Amino acid sequence: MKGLFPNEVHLNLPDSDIVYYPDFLERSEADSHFDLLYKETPWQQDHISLFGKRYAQPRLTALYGNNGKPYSYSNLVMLPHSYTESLLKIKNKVEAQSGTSFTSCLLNLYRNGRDSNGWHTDNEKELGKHPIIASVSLGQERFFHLKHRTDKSLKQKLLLQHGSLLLMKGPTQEAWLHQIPKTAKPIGARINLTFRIIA
Ligand SMILES: O=C(O)CCC(=O)C(=O)O
Ligand SMILES: [Fe+2]
Repeated sequence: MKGLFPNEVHLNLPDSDIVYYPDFLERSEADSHFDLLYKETPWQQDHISLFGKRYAQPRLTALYGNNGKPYSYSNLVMLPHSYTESLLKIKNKVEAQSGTSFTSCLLNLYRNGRDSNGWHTDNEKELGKHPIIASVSLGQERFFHLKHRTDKSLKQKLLLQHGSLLLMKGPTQEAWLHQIPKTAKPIGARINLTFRIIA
């Protein structure tokens, strides 16, 4: 299907289906969503356990959903809040663009360059095989890194801009890892929303 938005970039990496829409949201719309979500979201600090040690996650999170289903990853179980007006507006737009209905949305707040999201893949059981993940970025632009799991020569860097949408589907989560690396630069806050189908 041809997108509704003229500017769409197909990454064309092997074993993946990744499309980037740099100007998915208008500037003013993206600005107001950022301000509202920053203020109204009940941001939580979670901890993950690695080899028996407890670490604060290097970012704040919140889960929203329309089916009450929890989301579990890294020994952590998140329970969903009910969608707010502003999240539903974004959700409707993402669904129109992707032709997909999502149940859940995981929000990440990267407060500054020390906040990050380490190498991982979104392959949790409750997402099913070949999950579609729609990722909206607001605020400070940050680099998104991709690396192939088996062919070490395959990597990609992408700057995720304010108001952009990144769609990952097909075998992407099976074959690729992704991360948001830390940066030493003094930078502002970024909010990321990943819409998912949690069965
Ligand atoms: O912040 C991002 O762009 C990526 C977030 C992510 O990979 C995740 O929450 O699984
Ligand atoms: Fe992810």
